[in-house]
Amino acid sequence: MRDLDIQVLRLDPGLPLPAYAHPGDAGADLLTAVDVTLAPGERVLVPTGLAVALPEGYVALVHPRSGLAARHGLSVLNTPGTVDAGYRGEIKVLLVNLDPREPITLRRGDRIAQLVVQRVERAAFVEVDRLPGSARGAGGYGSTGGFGPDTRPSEE
Ligand SMILES: O=c1ccn([C@H]2C[C@H](O)[C@@H](COP(=O)(O)OP(=O)(O)OP(=O)(O)O)O2)c(=O)[nH]1
Repeated sequence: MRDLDIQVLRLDPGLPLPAYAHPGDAGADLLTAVDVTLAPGERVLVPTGLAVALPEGYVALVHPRSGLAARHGLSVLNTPGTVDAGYRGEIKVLLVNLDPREPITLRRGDRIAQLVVQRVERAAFVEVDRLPGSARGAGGYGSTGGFGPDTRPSEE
């Protein structure tokens, strides 16, 4: 499979291009361009030093890294962040420290998030008077139960 070419402008030439850690990885690592400390509960918009020109019909999604989330409580507040194909500004990551007690210190060059590039459809929103039926219908928000059979709502 041939990789999709994406033009990248390094606003901070001291940092490397985004890269996949392993073959088959969906997300390329994003690095922080600055040193930053997040107090418990604090959010910070962190620059990555990168701007991209995505081809039309693609989006780049900013996802948290699971290891940082599990070990430190570090996440992306607006996960996944949406980088539109027409956006030419710096990619930034809205980090949040969800640990209730410990601050998190990041150094310039640390991997903070991952960028997943995907195709997207552009929708034409067509108004109708009635929607076609489906097996699910209007059921949602837990209509099929909770964690298992024991947690099903009693009214079912
Ligand atoms: O995690 C993110 C999310 C967004 N962006 C940039 C790229 C995106 O194309 C732009 C706008 O994002 P979004 O549409 O989510 O923001 P908005 O709050 O709706 O702002 P706008 O009114 O500018 O669309 O901000 C980032 O750099 N990182």
